[in-house]
Amino acid sequence: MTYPHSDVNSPIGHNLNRLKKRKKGVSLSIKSKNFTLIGPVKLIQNDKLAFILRLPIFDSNMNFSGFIIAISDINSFANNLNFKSLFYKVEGFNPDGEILTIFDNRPNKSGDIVNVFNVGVPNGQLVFSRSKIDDNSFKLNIIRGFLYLIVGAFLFYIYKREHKLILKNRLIIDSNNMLKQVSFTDELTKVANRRYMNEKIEIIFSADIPLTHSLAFLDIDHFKKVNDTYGHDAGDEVLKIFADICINNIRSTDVFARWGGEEFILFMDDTNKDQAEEVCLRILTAIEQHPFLFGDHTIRITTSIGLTEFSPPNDQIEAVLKHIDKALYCSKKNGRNCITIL
Ligand SMILES: Nc1nc2c(ncn2[C@@H]2O[C@H](COP(=O)(O)OP(=O)(O)OP(=O)(O)O)[C@@H](O)[C@H]2O)c(=O)[nH]1
Repeated sequence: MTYPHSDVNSPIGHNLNRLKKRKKGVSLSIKSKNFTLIGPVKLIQNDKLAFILRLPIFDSNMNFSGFIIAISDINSFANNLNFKSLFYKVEGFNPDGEILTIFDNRPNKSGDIVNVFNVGVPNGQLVFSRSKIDDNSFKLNIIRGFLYLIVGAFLFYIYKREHKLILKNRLIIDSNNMLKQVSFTDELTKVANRRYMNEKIEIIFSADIPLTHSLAFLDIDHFKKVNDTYGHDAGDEVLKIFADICINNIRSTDVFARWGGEEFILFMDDTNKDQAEEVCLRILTAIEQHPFLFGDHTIRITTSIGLTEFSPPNDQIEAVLKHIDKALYCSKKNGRNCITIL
């Protein structure tokens, strides 16, 4: 994306991490979480000299997610420094390890430098040097102040522009995260939904890591009776508490999702069927013992569970889902409130 938008601007899309020459500046920026002023450098786009300001951006977990990049117009910047009676050179030292000339109007380019002073910029430095000897120090101090002012104004301008872009970018990232969160969350129980579980299962089955995982299919027993006896709102409340109890009995690496209606699926990462049975038994007992309160009523429920273990890539998704469905059916057939392992 380029900003401001224009027909002649387009991103060149190179990967900064892959450019060896840029690696130092890139990692400095990410490490310091501060912007880095690079330059002057020749632009890949048009061979013109420019200052490049890179601002690292991070997501809400502070993971690096890319750079916002501002590019200056050095020609107009340099022309603003053009004092007719003074001959001087401005060089930039940047974290990529390069020193390049920004501006040089000295008639004798190889002549002796008589004054040098530095201006620090984020993660870098600018060097100003003068070669004419007959200027008085008062004039030099004015120039020095003027140059500081220009660099300051330049940085301020870029900072303001970057700040606007950061806010815009944060807004986009936040709303993307929110949309993602919403599209993967079950509205009633606030646990993951079927879409999320399907994606998770697909990722697990496509991973080429020889681990054994377990998948459990949980179904609340006689749930229709809850709705019929206490009403749909009571049923909703039971579903919410049921999901909370399950979440509280699993590890953070496991995934618990509402599959639909009163059916839930539990994925247990790196867990064989014996370990998974313990988890399921814990859930089964917690549900059985929990008094589900709704108004003046205490509702007692139980759950049936079908369980299986699998090891991608040997096992196929469809077969595993069929297995837990069959196992759940056996639990229902065997009187409910029990676990069947297939
Ligand atoms: N309150 C509420 N009920 C739901 C929701 N989704 C599905 N149901 C109800 O869940 C009930 C499921 O009933 P059944 O499939 O017959 O299963 P069951 O009564 O639990 O019987 P078994 O599974 O055989 O033990 C139906 O009455 C659905 O209307 C929901 O979001 N909220």
